[in-house]
Amino acid sequence: MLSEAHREIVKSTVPLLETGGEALTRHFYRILLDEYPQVRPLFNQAHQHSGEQQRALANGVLMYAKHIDRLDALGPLVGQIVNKHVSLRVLPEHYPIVGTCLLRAIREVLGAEIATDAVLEAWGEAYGLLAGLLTGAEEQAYADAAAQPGGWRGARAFTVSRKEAESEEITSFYLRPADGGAVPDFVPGQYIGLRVVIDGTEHRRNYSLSMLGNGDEYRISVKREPAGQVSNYLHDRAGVGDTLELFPPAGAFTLKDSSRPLALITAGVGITPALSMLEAALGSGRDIHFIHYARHGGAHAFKRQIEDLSARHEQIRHRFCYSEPRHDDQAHAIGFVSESQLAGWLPEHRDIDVYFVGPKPFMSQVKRSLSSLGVPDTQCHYEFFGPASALEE
Ligand SMILES: NC(=O)C1=CN([C@@H]2O[C@H](COP(=O)(O)OP(=O)(O)OC[C@H]3O[C@@H](n4cnc5c(N)ncnc54)[C@H](O)[C@@H]3O)[C@@H](O)[C@H]2O)C=CC1
Repeated sequence: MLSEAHREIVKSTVPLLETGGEALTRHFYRILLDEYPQVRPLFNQAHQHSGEQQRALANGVLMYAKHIDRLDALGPLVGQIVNKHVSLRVLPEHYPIVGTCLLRAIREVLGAEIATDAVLEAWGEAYGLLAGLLTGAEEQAYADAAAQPGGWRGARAFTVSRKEAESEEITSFYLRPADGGAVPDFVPGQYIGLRVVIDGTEHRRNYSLSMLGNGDEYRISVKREPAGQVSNYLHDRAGVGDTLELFPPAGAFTLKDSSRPLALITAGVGITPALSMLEAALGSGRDIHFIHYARHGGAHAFKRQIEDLSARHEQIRHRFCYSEPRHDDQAHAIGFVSESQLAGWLPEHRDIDVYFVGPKPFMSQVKRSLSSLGVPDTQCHYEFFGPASALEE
């Protein structure tokens, strides 16, 4: 428990973090990644370049400082962070490194006059408390994953057993344990962590599991990103018979039990977690509205599979919309997602469960639309892939 005096000091730094949080975290990451190469694989360099990682950490630090009196008010943020950490295998020994860099960044960016010894001491204590909270929850998750039938802890070697193009830019990889053992089930919507060494450099990534568990293998479906080191490696160099290392499934964006109609609204490669959710929901008999947004037919993955499924299951209503259609493309609509379009495609009564995933501006638009259409907030679920951050209103 943090002392009253330390809590007050941490809270007094909130205005500084609100204005200067990003400068601080940019500096923090520079120190961390330059001086501690052992933690580099935990960070996707693309998120550093885009500034997303810095914004996410600045937001996390700010939320933490604001809620230091009542950490339970942080809501789902802690769970999201724990899941992301677990899937990348963050370990207790990483925390002191981050703590040292954070305190150094606070001192060097704010200056010794503002970041006095008392401020650093209070933040040191506060960080220690947070680190304890996270490492405890993460160890619990590691133990739970290992205790499941077929479960494991740490990296496990998997062999690529099949590789299938799903669109011009998305390819599926079927992965079987190299030890011939079973794999645990996962909750639809979860992702795995993948560890690869490319030309001597280790990288770790999360990929949504795009097929329901069958006890023997997992499937991930990866979009080739123009500058993506790992996605290009997987597309171009990882072939059938090759080995990849996986960390066990994790993730809190999961399909909850319910008998209400379900809407899965996805864009681009955001379709992947919705595929396992769709498969799982079929057995429940509930109505399913599968709504997908892609740039054009060439980028539209899993179209035939969803069409086949909806031809066989009356409960599925499948719609798709293209933002940059090619001349021979046929879609139910053209353009970006809009409130009026969703109003027409969702059931008239709004007592439905909605799960949505895609690029951030897409999700902001879906969130706003669902809110004005009267879908209860507690029934709207979404996830960012990448550093946790807030959907701007
Ligand atoms: N489990 C998860 O949380 C996962 C999340 N994702 C996320 O899904 C996103 C998918 O991106 P891409 O495949 O690259 O998409 P994309 O660039 O191919 O775009 C797909 C569609 O998104 C919509 N869209 C794009 N920009 C928009 C805007 N400004 N406003 C409204 N709609 C817009 C359009 O309808 C477009 O056709 C990524 O951000 C990725 O991080 C992907 C996989 C899993």
